[in-house]
Amino acid sequence: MTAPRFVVLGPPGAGKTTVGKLLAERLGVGFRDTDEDVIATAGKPISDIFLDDGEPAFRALEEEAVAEGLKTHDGVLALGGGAVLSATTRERLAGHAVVFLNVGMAEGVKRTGMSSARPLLAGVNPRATFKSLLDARLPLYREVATIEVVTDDLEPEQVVDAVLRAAGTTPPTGTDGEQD
Ligand SMILES: Nc1ncnc2c1ncn2[C@@H]1O[C@H](COP(=O)(O)OP(=O)(O)OP(=O)(O)O)[C@@H](O)[C@H]1O
Ligand SMILES: O=C(O)C1=C[C@@H](O)[C@@H](O)[C@H](O)C1
Ligand SMILES: [Mg+2]
Repeated sequence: MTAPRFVVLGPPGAGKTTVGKLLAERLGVGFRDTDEDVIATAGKPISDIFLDDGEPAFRALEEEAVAEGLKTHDGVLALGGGAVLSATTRERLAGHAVVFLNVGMAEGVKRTGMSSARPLLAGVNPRATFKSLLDARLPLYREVATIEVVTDDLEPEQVVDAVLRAAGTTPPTGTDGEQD
């Protein structure tokens, strides 16, 4: 049976895409991002899906994209930040190697900026939105995660090192050796 080597999740700006790609490179496997799969299926950007069709329509597409990725992708699979809101998705994640990239409000808002590409954070007060999003989702990320890495003070390559260390895999290259 095919299963991703790692599933990567966490709030917007946690680095799922950035770190997921680096992790895949390090392991010599493919990278897939369910946000990209949803964009391809819908034929339009996520912000347009939210605007034209509403969040529930986006979540339904996302649930399908995650199910498909878990069944067919054997590399690193990054999920959208809100994928864990689906109880069905949380059940489907059981038994997988799931990496929760955590990031606090200040750093998360700094990394995501005011980008309209993230419709949930595009309102007037991204800090408050980010905080309520974190409060609601932290228990859900932790429910499914087998590994948690706090990324606030780490460069993306260091996050990869931390993931591989936590998974019991010695990082083949990266920043570890240079720092100690
Ligand atoms: N550990 C890190 N240190 C500094 N900057 C980072 C780190 N991880 C990611 N970034 C930067 O933060 C921004 C958001 O990263 P990224 O797009 O990978 O987040 P994401 O978790 O995929 O977000 P989304 O849920 O919106 O898809 C990018 O500009 C990226 O370069
Ligand atoms: O945190 C969220 O709910 C989201 C995160 C992004 O990855 C996208 O999936 C979308 O913008 C929604
Ligand atoms: Mg992303």
